[in-house]
Amino acid sequence: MEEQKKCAVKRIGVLTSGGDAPGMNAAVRAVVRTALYMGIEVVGIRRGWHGLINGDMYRMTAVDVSHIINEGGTMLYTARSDEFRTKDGRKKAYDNCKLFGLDGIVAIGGDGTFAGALALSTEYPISVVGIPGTIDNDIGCSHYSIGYDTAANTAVEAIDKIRDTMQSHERCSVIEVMGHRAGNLALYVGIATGATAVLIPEEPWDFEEDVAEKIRNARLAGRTHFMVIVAEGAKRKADGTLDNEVVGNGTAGHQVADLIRAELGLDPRVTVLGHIQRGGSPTARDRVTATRMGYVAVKALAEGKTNRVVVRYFGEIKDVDMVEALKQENRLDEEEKQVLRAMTFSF
Ligand SMILES: Nc1ncnc2c1ncn2[C@@H]1O[C@H](COP(=O)(O)OP(=O)(O)O)[C@@H](O)[C@H]1O
Ligand SMILES: O=P(O)(O)OC[C@H]1O[C@](O)(COP(=O)(O)O)[C@@H](O)[C@@H]1O
Ligand SMILES: [Mg+2]
Repeated sequence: MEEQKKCAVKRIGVLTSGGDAPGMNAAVRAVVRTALYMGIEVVGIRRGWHGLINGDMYRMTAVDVSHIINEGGTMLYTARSDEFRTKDGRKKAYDNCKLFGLDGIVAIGGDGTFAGALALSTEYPISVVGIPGTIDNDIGCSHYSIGYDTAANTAVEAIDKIRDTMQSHERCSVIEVMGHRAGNLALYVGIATGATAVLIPEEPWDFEEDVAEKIRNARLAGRTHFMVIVAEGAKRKADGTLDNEVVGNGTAGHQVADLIRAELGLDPRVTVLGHIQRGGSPTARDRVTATRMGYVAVKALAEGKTNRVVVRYFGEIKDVDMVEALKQENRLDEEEKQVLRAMTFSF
């Protein structure tokens, strides 16, 4: 078979890095199975770049990846490595690439993971391919990143439950979803749950315009429960300037709730969905996307390519240049923004 022809690439490594995302396991599985299918050996690198620096690696077989397509998290563990940001750290990592005989690495993670891969391949002769895996869906070069669909569905399921009790008690609810720098998840989940208002990091919010007015109008239209979705990195606009104070660890939602209490006299309940959004069995969409991306990543390495990122471009899964890919900033879906504006407008 054409794809199984002998190629110069004999052994590749695979790692997961940055925040974990449901579907990472499916991607690891696809990398391993595709490589073995093509006659390439696979080395699993534990704990992302940290594991490459420390030689925390082992040869993987098809058995290692059986029964993981349905599992959340990552069987390879994940980590954030400050040492890899240094030249010394990357030198140690490359020494291990040589020791373990790696011709290439598939790095599954976010933009930081890709920046690390590019730094390594720029300094040393090692091929790298990235696969987008983050629940934030904030990889500018790709229309989709693994884990987003599962995280969104987890959030929607939880928010629907919160709505039941809010509706019964005629209460206001503030729900904080993940996204320290990206509002993609909040926007999407806001549309799916019929939120009263949605606050995102990209657009600093004004209490009167973005929250109070929407709740007030909803009340005037007869509604007695309100659902405000806040991305964890959403910041308040202060006197026309930005409030630069970093809002994280659950404080964004509480900040909004405090204002609702003080200004509107309601008694809001805050729910921080937190890491629950990162866990759970991946949806069919995440499993299939991860599998297709893993396949394309190994194929790219087998064809002798380097510095590539596997992306979803509309319906297509393909590999693109990593340098160009990293230049592309995350964008929010303009149409989703317009739709949300229409849906949260009160008549
Ligand atoms: N500019 C960089 N140079 C080298 N390594 C980097 C760089 N940026 C990120 N990394 C490595 O990638 C890891 C994951 O990046 P991070 O931004 O935390 O997550 P994500 O990949 O999900 O965006 C970091 O802990 C670091 O080891
Ligand atoms: O795992 P931690 O350190 O709690 O990180 C939380 C952050 O990780 C994410 O889930 C994913 O972010 P990254 O892609 O940058 O890793 C964010 O939504 C969230 O703000
Ligand atoms: Mg990131």
